Parts: sequence; structure tokens; C-alpha cells
Amino acid sequence: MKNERGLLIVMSGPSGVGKGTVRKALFSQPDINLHYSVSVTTRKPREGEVEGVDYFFRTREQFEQMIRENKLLEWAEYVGNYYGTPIDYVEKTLAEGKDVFLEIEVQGAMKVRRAFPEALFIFLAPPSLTELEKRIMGRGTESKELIENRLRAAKEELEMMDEYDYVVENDEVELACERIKAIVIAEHCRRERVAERYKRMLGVE
Ligand SMILES: Nc1nc2c(ncn2[C@@H]2O[C@H](COP(=O)(O)OP(=O)(O)O)[C@@H](O)[C@H]2O)c(=O)[nH]1
Ligand SMILES: Nc1ncnc2c1ncn2[C@@H]1O[C@H](COP(=O)(O)OP(=O)(O)O)[C@@H](O)[C@H]1O
Repeated sequence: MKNERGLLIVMSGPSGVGKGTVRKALFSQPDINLHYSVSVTTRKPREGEVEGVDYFFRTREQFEQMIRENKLLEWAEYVGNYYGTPIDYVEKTLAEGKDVFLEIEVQGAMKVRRAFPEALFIFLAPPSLTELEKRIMGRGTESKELIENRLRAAKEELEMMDEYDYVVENDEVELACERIKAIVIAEHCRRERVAERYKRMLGVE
């Protein structure tokens, strides 16, 4: 029998590894059937970021109220700002049998694992630390101090990759997308237990 609920996919990785780039490339593909959960943050919007598309941008007071009202599946503080996953969207979309994709940092991912042990956890890794530094600086969206804080956080995050089901290297964006798609397809095959369905049809247990 097909699983009725959708699959929850969680992707993490250090700042600057290319999570946003890979996620956007993945979602721009026509055959993709994933639903992105837009997070809430107290971080200021970067140039070009759109409310409700990239994030829901909120004040600290508004965010703290969402925590109190249990509106977040998980939340974490990352380099001085709050980030959290609205619970309603995730619950509703999974209940409709659709796959949900979260792009969140590692502390939040570990909280999701406690709430949804059946979720699929993917860690996006850089080809090297030098390349990671190059990418984070090349993006040019943060001051020198913020870049240093993010690099420090990145090293801590890299230590968590063993906690994930899969580590995907982001050497080339297209390749990283293909790997993620392959993992999701394989996970569906595993969960749908096609072999068990055939055994039932054939009357063998
Ligand atoms: N725990 C948690 N982390 C989040 C959420 N949304 C985004 N993040 C993570 O917060 C970190 C900082 O995000 P952001 O400021 O957009 O910077 P960037 O990912 O380095 O471009 C990243 O690791 C995101 O994956 C969320 O809802 N919950
Ligand atoms: N595979 C890749 N090869 C080279 N540069 C990349 C690759 N993936 C992402 N980048 C670049 O690295 C920088 C950080 O990417 P971004 O998606 O903002 O990372 P994150 O969301 O993980 O912080 C951007 O300038 C992006 O264009």
C-alpha cells in the first residue's frame, strides 16, 4: 500500500555551501513534486528576497509570540536571529500525501528528528573548507564580522553530518540536484514496499 502521508525531507548544510542555490535549482525543474516549507525569521531581508517566498520576515516579538502559541514545529537561534518552521503548513501538506521539503540548520533538524523520526535527512556538504570560505565570501551579502561568525557556525555544523541519512556533495549544482532526486525516489520505493504488495496479491507472506 502506498504511504498515505507525504514524505518529510530535511536538508541542512553549513552557511554558504549552496543550500539556497541547490534548492532553487531543484524546485525549478518541471518534474519535481516537492513542496517547500517557507520558514519564519527575524533576520532582515537580503536584496531580492521576497516576503512569503524566501521567508516570512517577522520581529522578535512576533516570533516569540509564535513560539508561545505553539505555531512552530521547531525553531532555533542562528548567528543572532530566530528561524522557525510553521507547523500548520507541514502538517496539512503531509496529510494531503504530498512531500514537504525543509531547508533548516542542524539544531532545528535534530528537533524535527525527534518529532518526525521517519523523516529523511540530507546534509549538503562542500567539496572542501577552502571552497566553502570562497562561496560564503563570494556571495557578498554579509559583513566581515558576520562572515566570520557564519564560518565558525559552519565548522560546528560540518561535525553533525554523521547524524544525517545521506551526505550529498555540492560540487556542481546540477549534480547535487540529481543526487537529491535519486535519494527521494529511492526513499519512496523503500517506503511504498512494492514487494510486500505483490506478496499479498500472490497470497504469500
Ligand atoms: N532551525 C531552522 N533553521 C532554519 C529555518 N529556516 C532557515 N534556517 C537555517 O538558518 C540558517 C541561516 O539562514 P539564512 O540567514 O537564510 O542564511 P544562509 O542559509 O546562509 O543563506 C541556514 O542554515 C538555514 O538553513 C528554520 O525554519 N528553522
Ligand atoms: N556547486 C556550486 N559551485 C559553485 N558555487 C556555488 C555552488 N553552489 C552554490 N554556489 C555559490 O555559493 C554561494 C552561496 O550559496 P547559497 O545558496 O547562498 O548558500 P547557503 O544557502 O547554503 O548559505 C553563492 O554565491 C552561490 O552562487
